[in-house]
Amino acid sequence: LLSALLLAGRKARGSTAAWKLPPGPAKLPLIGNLHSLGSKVLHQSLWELSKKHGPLVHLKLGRVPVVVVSSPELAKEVLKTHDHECCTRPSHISTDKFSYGRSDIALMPYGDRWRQLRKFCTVEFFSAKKINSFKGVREQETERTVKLICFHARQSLVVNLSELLLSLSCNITCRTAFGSRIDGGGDIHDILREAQALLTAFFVSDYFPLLGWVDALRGMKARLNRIFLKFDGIYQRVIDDHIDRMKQQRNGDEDILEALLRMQKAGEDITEDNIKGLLTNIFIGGTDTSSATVVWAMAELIRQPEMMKRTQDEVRGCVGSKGKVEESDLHQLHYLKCVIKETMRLHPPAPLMLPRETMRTIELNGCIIPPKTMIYVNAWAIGRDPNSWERPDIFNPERFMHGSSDTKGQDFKFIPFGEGRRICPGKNLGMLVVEIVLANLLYSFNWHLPLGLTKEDVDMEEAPGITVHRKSALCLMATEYEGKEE
Ligand code: HEM
Repeated sequence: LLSALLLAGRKARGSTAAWKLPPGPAKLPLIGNLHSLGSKVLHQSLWELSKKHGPLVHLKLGRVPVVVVSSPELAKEVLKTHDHECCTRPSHISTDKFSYGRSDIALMPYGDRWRQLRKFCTVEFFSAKKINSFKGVREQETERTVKLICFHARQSLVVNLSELLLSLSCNITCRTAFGSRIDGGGDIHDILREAQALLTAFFVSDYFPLLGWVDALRGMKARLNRIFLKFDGIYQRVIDDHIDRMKQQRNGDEDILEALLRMQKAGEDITEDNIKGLLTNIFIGGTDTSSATVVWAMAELIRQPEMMKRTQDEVRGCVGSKGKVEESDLHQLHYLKCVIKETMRLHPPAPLMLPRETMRTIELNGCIIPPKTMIYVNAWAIGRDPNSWERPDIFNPERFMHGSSDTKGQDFKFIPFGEGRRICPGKNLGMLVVEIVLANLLYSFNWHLPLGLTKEDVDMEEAPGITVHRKSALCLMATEYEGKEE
């Protein structure tokens, strides 16, 4: 009776008859396709559906219409041809909360205000000059981590790379954004982890707007509020400190928060919510993505000792005995850059990018997609598409050696940073962090599996999250490279 009523309602509005929707699994009344998602992590479930229904799949998640794109050709349609119609973001309970009601650039709806804020951030934070001004932070923090690993190596202790690299990128991000590390690293990791979990958690009200009370009953709203208040407390503390410090007119490089407060004081149209939302973008966008990439690269290399050696030979050959890799050395490290691209092909840190939403009706692959349809571009599936990549499951950095694809995503078969108006503005910064950290790890140490483990034991399972980490921590043994000066 219920489904007959729903169908009659839809017919009365003429909603389905007017659209030639893409194929997809059968929809159940009310829940639509929520049952079709299976138990795998979301990008893998969506990949399975695309294998069955084709590169353009239509789903209905509760009341939300969704289209999933899984081929480079269709990604190009969405991110280039129809970019102007697909460049806003959908609203979700958790992302709206963390972005201070979509006051940031990652989740703010497309429009004049977003364009203004994005332009401002591109100039103030992501310009080559600004990125270069934080070079010292990246090099010092990397050196500090290398020293920590030396300590482990000398004591023959296992190095938990997942933990150590998350700390490293968290410290780089905090010093870049706030000028200092945040005390109590453990706490901040827990907060980041909980935020990640909530950003991908299922909120009933995202799919059934009238059932918000269910989220309250399940305790989800309280959980979201709790972690939001922790973030907010940290931001407020650092903002207050900065305001005090700025009164003292100190000299030195300006961190991102200082730049924001200076612009606000100078009369720029930047609210406190904008500032906090942007800090969240930098914190969540910048920390997890870089550390996850380095960990995946190390996991791939430990399973392929000859590739590990080739990368180390390149780095050590270029750097010689000077003791560390500096950013000025990176342009010579061609093979290392291919290792990173190949890692991002198989393990894009943001496998579904950030979802987009249609603002107008568009035609894709002969289908008509209505406005307010959520679009997932499955970068993970595109990186494994057998029509684009020979033997896609094999980790082979060589495939990037002759410039066949780059992170500019021109052919849309390699799009770890997205494309179009919403392309990741932190792309150059993120790549730099990954390169300098990986190069130093490979320069300073020889890496082995803990005694008794073989490369077949290296588990490559993914954990759920907006950024994809390994399910289990990567724990390796390090010995110091003898060719470097003390
Ligand atoms: C390895 C590093 C990184 C990867 C793989 C990555 C990936 C992505 C992807 C896939 C998107 C969505 C793009 C789209 O919708 O087309 C994105 C957006 C974004 N990223 Fe990154 N990111 C990285 C590092 C960073 C860093 C370091 C920052 C800032 C410090 C950052 C800030 C942002 C912001 C603010 C957006 C939203 C842009 C908008 O909606 O206009 N990301 N990133």
